[in-house]
Amino acid sequence: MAVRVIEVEEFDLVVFGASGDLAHRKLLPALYHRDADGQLPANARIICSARRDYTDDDYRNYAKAALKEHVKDLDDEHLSLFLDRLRYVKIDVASGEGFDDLKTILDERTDVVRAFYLAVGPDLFGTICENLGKAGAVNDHSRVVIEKPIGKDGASAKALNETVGSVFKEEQIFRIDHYLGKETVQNLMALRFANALFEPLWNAAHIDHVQITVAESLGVGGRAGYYDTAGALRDMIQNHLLQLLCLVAMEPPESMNADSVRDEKLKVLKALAPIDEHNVDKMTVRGQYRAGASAGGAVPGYLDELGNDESRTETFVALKAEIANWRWAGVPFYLRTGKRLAQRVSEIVVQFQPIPHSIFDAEAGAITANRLIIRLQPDEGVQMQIMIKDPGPGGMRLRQVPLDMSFADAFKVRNPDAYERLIMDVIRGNQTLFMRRDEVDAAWAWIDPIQSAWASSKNLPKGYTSGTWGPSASIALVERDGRTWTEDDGK
Ligand SMILES: NC(=O)C1=CN([C@@H]2O[C@H](COP(=O)(O)OP(=O)(O)OC[C@H]3O[C@@H](n4cnc5c(N)ncnc54)[C@H](OP(=O)(O)O)[C@@H]3O)[C@@H](O)[C@H]2O)C=CC1
Ligand SMILES: O=C1O[C@H](COP(=O)(O)O)[C@@H](O)[C@H](O)[C@H]1O
Repeated sequence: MAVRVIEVEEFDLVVFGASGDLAHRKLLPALYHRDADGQLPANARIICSARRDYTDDDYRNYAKAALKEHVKDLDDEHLSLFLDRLRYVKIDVASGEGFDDLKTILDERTDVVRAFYLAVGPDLFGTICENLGKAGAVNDHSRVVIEKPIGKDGASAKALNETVGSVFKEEQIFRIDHYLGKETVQNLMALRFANALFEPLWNAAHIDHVQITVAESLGVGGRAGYYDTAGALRDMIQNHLLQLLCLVAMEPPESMNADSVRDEKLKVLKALAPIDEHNVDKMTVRGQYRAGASAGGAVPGYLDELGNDESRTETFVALKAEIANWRWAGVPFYLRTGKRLAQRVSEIVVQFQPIPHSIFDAEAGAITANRLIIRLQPDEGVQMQIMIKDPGPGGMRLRQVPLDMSFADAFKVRNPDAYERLIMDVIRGNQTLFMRRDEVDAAWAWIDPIQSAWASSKNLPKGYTSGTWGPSASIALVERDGRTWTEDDGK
């Protein structure tokens, strides 16, 4: 099946932090793929910057190595066309040195989209914006992309948003949450709003509970320094998992227009029932991985990797969120994320209510309630679990089977990485899949009391062995409600 490509207008994309991990693993490969698929206009330029003393050619060699490592089907002809688009400018954003050189390059053309991607540590976001403003590099065609984390709490997010907002207008600011660019996440909206089937059932009368799991098998690796200041609640729940929760729980927006979608997500965030020092122990579980084993052999614990025995930073969180509105009253949303878990898997499970009455006798066997599983990664797809009769003349015996739709089988095309879609949306000026400032504020308003309740609690994160599903208290969190995490119920 051919991939549909929507051409974007001419642009200059400036990548700050172009020698970092994100640029290496995600941004350069995403831009290469968009170019190879014919989406980039002939004169699109990608201006890369960092502190190191590179020439254009040095950076092209660096980018070539990154692409060789991270792109499977690299094509030599496309590669050399792509590398020709790259320029390099040395900038120390902290001292401000180099912004004039950048401005000189940008001023070669002033009528094209001018996007600044801030792939640097969050402490530099404000400084870069201020320096861009001072250098006169921001014009009406400009956009800025801010990576997460946006602050470490509500107050710091507000301060950052104010600094960025003093240089860029809200419609020029793209707060990226790469989960929103994942194909299956966008498919969640298609599933809900392009099918008549689900909407009548999408409420507390028919749904028992929802589980959202983002499990990683890797540890913190080279990002331990950043991670220890964040932890799983700030790193994953505040943004990715809450955004997924919003997409599951929001009312149908009036259209796919950015503000219509974001207005509905905001209402969900505001309706989240508070978790604070009064209920934090009942509603949340935090853990920290200990030494264990993975497929590759023995792995160290978090504290060993960090080189600090004192850290209380959580590498795992499970929590029970409640949405206080008519649609979702009494329907728990169990959220769970962690590092060094048993498996890398991200999925949303919508567990429907059991049937109200069975007409079958005991011989037919147990009737399992329907379940919709939206698998984000790996093996993207959607599965509906339903009951059918076992084939054959053996009487009425019931069995649960999956109605399965695997994207890899259904569409024989490469599944684009989230960053491909999101970077192109920035150039197109489409903010639908980006967070608005009030969403970020509302998410922090819910997260901050959890964080401070943990900080003042005597309880430490519970240790869990690497390669497991987290502390046993996470199992207890759902079992107390008579439920189980999907991988534990053998269905
Ligand atoms: N890596 C990931 O998977 C993800 C990262 N993010 C976010 O993306 C951002 C970048 O992360 P990541 O790539 O991992 O970080 P890295 O530490 O790997 O890279 C940081 C980059 O910033 C540059 N840099 C540092 N200080 C300066 C300075 N004073 N002036 C100019 N450039 C500077 C470094 O270049 P040099 O030292 O050569 O100057 C390097 O290119 C962060 O905000 C992170 O939270 C978000 C989601 C996932
Ligand atoms: O934003 C982040 O996401 C990654 C997980 O992203 P995925 O697309 O690989 O699922 C996580 O590892 C990282 O800690 C976090 O900052």
